[in-house]
This record gives sequence, structure tokens and C-alpha cells, in this order.
Amino acid sequence: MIPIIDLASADRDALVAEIRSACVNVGFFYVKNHGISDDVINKAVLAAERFFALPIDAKTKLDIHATPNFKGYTALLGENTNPENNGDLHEGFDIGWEPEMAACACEIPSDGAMSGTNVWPENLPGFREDVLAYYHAAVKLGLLLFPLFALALNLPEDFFADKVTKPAAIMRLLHYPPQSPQPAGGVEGIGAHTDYECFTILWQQDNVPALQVMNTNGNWIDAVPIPGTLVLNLGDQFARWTNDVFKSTVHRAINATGKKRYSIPLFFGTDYDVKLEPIPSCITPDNPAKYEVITAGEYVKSRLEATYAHSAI
Ligand SMILES: O=C(O)CCC(=O)C(=O)O
Ligand SMILES: [Fe+2]
Repeated sequence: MIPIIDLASADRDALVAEIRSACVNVGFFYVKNHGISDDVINKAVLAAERFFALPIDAKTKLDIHATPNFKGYTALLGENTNPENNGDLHEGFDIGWEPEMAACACEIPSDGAMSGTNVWPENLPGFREDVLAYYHAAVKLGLLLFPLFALALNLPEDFFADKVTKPAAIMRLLHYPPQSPQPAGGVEGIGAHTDYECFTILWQQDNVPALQVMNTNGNWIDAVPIPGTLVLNLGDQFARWTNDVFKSTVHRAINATGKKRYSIPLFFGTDYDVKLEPIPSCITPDNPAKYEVITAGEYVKSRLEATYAHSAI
């Protein structure tokens, strides 16, 4: 159901065709041979474990609600991704782009949503470096994927190149405590939602399945962790651009394993000012234009505001 795509495939045309099929039919696929080393992944996961194990006071000092640009810590129930629910049972830590060498003390100018200075915990040596090493590896992977998505839409390979010049990539470290398989009170690990950007690169922990994807019949199917792979799913920016030819598929997570679960999504959006204008070939008499044209930044910001309006710590 959810295909596994080998990014090391020597046959580029076949690879593009597989990606197109996954994007048009499912909106989710796994990638193997993705180029992010186990060492980089393991260090980022360890960093997440260390961060979430900090005392709550150290974490709430970095409260995401207190930053102007959605950076920092979200407590359990601090956001509500599905408006019909009553909060998400995960805690998170969000960063945006900054140079990999953390020695740079420069301010990152804020564009109102995706960029702006990150906040970092004190007294956690190596945390920033290890998190940024994974962030940059995932951004590099994302930049390699854009030409493949462009080709899958019969566009010139470099169609997205001038639209992702300041990587508008938001990364989250997530921790899901265990919960009942039948969540009570409208509280799931993360409620049913679509992602807001072009696509998401998701690392999820082996042996702790929780992610579920809604299929075209409206049934939940498990997107079980497959060792050595990352999950790739499309988000609303691509759906808008392609007039829903590429699917932004509803998904959620419920951690009923009895164990802690960690995951690391990186949401790859275009630059803030890019207009989400439908690609002409995606508009046909059978599929007339569905979406009002707005900028990528306005779209993401409005979705983030709704998600975090739920509760301040
Ligand atoms: O933790 C997961 O597996 C999914 C996370 C997710 O869907 C999100 O953060 O948008
Ligand atoms: Fe998501």
C-alpha cells in the first residue's frame, strides 16, 4: 500500500515514475538509500532523548508560545493538530534554518513564520551540533528530492530551484509517551491532520509503531517503521500547487506500544514569498482550480497559529 522507493536506483526515469505514482495515488512513501548516515540519525535521537528528559522548568523556559516565530518547546497537550480533538499527547522541540556551524552568533532575520533565530537549551553539551547535523543532512536530502518531484510533474528539473533558496524547513523533535489504544477524551499522540509544507521527511523509531495513514476508503492503515528507511509524505503546499494531483494525505499517531516513542519530522516548505499558483498542466476541465492563490508563508503561518492557539503552557 505505501511503496518503498530506492533513491539509489540507477534508472532515473523509473525512479521518477515510481515517485509520481506514489504522489498521485498515496501521498506517502518510504525511501531507502536516503543518504543520511546511522551515526547522524543516532546522535539526533540521543539528543532528543536527553532534551525531553530535562526537568520541565528547563524545557518551559524555551516555550514556543513565547517566541515570535514558532521556535522552541511544546509541552504535552500544548498543541492541538486536529481541531476536533482536545490536545496532542506529545511534546516537541522546533527549530528552523541556521548555519550548521553553531559558532555563528548571527541573528537569522525573521520572515514572520519559517525563519528567525532558534532557541537552544542550556547545559546540554553537543545538543545543538547533533540536532543541526541531522537538520542539514535532511535539508540536503530534501534539495535532492525537489528535481525528482519536478520531473514527476513533467516540469523542468530546476522548476523549484529558485523557490527554495532560503530553506524554509522546520524540524521537530517529538516525544510521545505511551497511551491507551483507544484514546479517551479526544487526545491522540498527534490528531488527524495534513502537513502544511511541500513534503515531510520523517524519521520514526524502529519497533515503536504509531503512525497511521488514511487510505482512499477512509480507513486507517499503519505506516509501520521499516529499518533503514525514512517516511516521505506530501503536504498542502504541493497539493495546492498541483491542484490536488499530488495528495496531501491525512495521518495521525497513537502510541499504544507501552514504550516511549521518538520521531523527527522535517517539513520542507518553499521560501516565504513564493505564491502557491497551480501548475497549468494540473488544471483540466475535470479538475478545475480549487484553491485561492496565497503565499507559502501566509499559508503555513495561518495553520501554525491555529494549531498553537489551543493552549499556552
Ligand atoms: O510522529 C509521527 O510519526 C508523525 C508526526 C506528524 O505527523 C507531524 O509532526 O506532522
Ligand atoms: Fe504530520
